[in-house]
Amino acid sequence: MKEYIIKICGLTDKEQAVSIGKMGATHIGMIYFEKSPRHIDIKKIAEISKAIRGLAKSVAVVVNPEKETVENILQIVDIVQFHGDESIEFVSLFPKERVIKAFRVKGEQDIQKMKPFMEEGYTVLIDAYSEKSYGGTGKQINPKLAKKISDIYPKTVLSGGLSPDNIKELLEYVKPYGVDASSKLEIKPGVKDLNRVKKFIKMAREFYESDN
Ligand SMILES: O=C(O)c1ccccc1NCC(=O)[C@H](O)[C@H](O)COP(=O)(O)O
Repeated sequence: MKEYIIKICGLTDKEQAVSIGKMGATHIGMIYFEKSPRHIDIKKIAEISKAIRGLAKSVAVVVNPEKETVENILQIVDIVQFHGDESIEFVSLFPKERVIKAFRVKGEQDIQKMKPFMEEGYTVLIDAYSEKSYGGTGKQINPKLAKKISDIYPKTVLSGGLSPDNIKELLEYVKPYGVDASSKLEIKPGVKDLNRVKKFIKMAREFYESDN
């Protein structure tokens, strides 16, 4: 069976996370970064992670964390997503299959930074660069650049401003291994519009389950 990732990120509510798991998301992300409007504490992450077990993989998103923080988080979620400037030396302290490494991409020069992670076979998520925030900005990556990265590296997850309005076209053009979306599926930070989420997941599944 074909492997792919459909990740919905920035969940703060258990009931919403369970509904999204039932809609067919493969991964559900929660933000553990105090500066984010979607930040939730460890207790809440554990509660949501437990509730979605068997439905979708739980992912905790962190930004430049301490080693102990990651060790604690990996006790309660399936995967940790490093969304800051973490080095390959730091990331490789943790099991590869339990890691997503995110990169905020400005231009082609950023591909160089991804190379060590690609050579080691990590799942790489590409997000748009913003000066103001590490993620969840709704900003899009230049599709040509996203395609170039996805063509170079088969385990690329496309992120940044994805929604039911652009997902079909971007999937057909970039053909990434996975997709990740957050703010364009929200009513307000941390609260998803479940109709939009459903539409997004359906469109992504149609792509991945067809002979694209
Ligand atoms: O979502 C956040 O608030 C956030 C804050 C700090 C680091 C990462 C964050 N989100 C990570 C994600 O995986 C988002 O889904 C990704 O940035 C795409 O967001 P969007 O452009 O809003 O779809």
